Amino acid sequence: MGFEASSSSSSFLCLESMSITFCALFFSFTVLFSMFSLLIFILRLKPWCNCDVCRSFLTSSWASEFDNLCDWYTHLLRKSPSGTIHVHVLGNTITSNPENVEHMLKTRFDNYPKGKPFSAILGDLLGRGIFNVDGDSWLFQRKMASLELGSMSVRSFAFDIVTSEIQSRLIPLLESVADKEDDENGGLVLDLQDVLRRFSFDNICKFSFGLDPGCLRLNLPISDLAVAFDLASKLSAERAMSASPIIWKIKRLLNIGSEKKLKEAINHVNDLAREIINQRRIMGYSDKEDLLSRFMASIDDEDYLRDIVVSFLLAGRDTVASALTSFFYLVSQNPDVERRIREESDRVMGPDSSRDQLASFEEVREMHYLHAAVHESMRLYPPVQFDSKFAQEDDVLPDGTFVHKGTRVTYHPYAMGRMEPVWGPIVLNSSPRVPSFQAGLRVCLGKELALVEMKSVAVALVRRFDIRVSGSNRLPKFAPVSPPLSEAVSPLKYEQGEAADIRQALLFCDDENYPQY
Ligand code: HEM
Repeated sequence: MGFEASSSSSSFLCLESMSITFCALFFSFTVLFSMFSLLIFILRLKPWCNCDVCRSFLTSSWASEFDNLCDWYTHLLRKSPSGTIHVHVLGNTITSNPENVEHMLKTRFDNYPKGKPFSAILGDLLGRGIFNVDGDSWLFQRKMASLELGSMSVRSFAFDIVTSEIQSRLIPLLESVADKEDDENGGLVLDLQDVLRRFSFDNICKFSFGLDPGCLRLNLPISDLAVAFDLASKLSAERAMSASPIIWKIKRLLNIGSEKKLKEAINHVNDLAREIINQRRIMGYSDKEDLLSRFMASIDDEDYLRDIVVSFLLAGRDTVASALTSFFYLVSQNPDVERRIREESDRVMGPDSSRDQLASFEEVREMHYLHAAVHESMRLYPPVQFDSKFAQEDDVLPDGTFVHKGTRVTYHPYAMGRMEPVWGPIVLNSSPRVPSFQAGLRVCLGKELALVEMKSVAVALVRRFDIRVSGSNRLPKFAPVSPPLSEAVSPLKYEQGEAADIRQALLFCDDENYPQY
């Protein structure tokens, strides 16, 4: 016993001293990395630099005027006569000029791939999935996914999933809170953004691989997959904020800090994804309608299947949740728009339709005012606020901006949606003027599915509830969005007579609702 005790105590001491040594080492690495990052930043920041951002940084009271980067860039882009600015310290050319956007996303699409810097950042999480590749690999997945997502059977499969999630979980959850009193604070309050993230995760998982994580059942702990996926996405995104990619690459090599956590989270996502694929193989997939089963019919490679599935999770989760959160925020500030959505739904669904009834697929598509209102909220709060490409060769943009080979070029839907001369009096959702779903050859493949999902949720909740923002009345800061280019025109075309209706929906955007520049 004595021996055992002594043995265990010495091994305890040994472990402790090892962990102290490790902590000291880790601390030194962290300090070293921070100094290294700072050095790189200083070397790249040229005090004599005359680029738009450095000038504004050094001369104006930007920090007191803008509390987020998107508003600051919007301010700079609005001031630029060409609608293009340069951020030399980041090697980034940012544009809100629709001709430039069309040039990058359509006319010279081949010269503006996602590029290696982007695929390196997301490579560990997304692998060879559609989001992360260019060239033939992208084209192959694009063709395959467009065939699947464009088919009526997939659309009605997706619609059934959404309708059942609204009916069996979302509405009951909101009903359980509506009109109830809390002992201390009065009315019960829900974090709608959290609810909508759970909702969209359940939907995209059911759609992508026929699995129900049940995230919207609030009494259950959030699924392992959702937690691991969230952490992996967050840490991958943080790589983009390093002063230089060398920093996260060295951390990854040494398997320390955030890179160690990222590796663990990705391993967890991989294990769960492989388990799902194996189960699907065992259960058989030929009679199943989910995307994974459809892809399994033509792809054997397990890693490739995993990459495709994870890309769809990323595509369809936060985008939809963020767009819906902004929508309800704006509707709550605009009771007139809320009233008109209710009137339209009564008209389309019939005067006798009960409040409990959900709109059918055809009815949702007939609600033009709702369609305009959803787009309007995405114009103001695009889920994807900006998106970058990397020039493969030297080029000149239509506004005369020279682009060196290798330069990062970013188009900025958030800024574009706040410039009336850019988006014009009526917003068409498929134009380089309001690229919430991107535009051109790589326009979002889930656009139609996302719109039907969002409109179904919007009309179901607006008909049943008055949703109001509780507490501080601040604008959501980084809610998401963006729409596509000319050939991807929405099936809903606005008639002349509808312009007035749409214009009304556009009143979401009156200048009182967001900061003046
Ligand atoms: C409001 C919701 C959504 C918004 C605002 C949105 C926006 C976008 C944007 C901006 C891109 C381009 C990203 C880039 O290339 O860097 C994109 C691509 C894509 N989206 Fe969406 N998306 C939404 C919902 C969805 C949904 C629900 C799905 C799937 C069911 C989906 C599937 C895809 C796919 C597969 C791509 C890659 C297309 C390609 O690279 O060729 N999206 N989306």
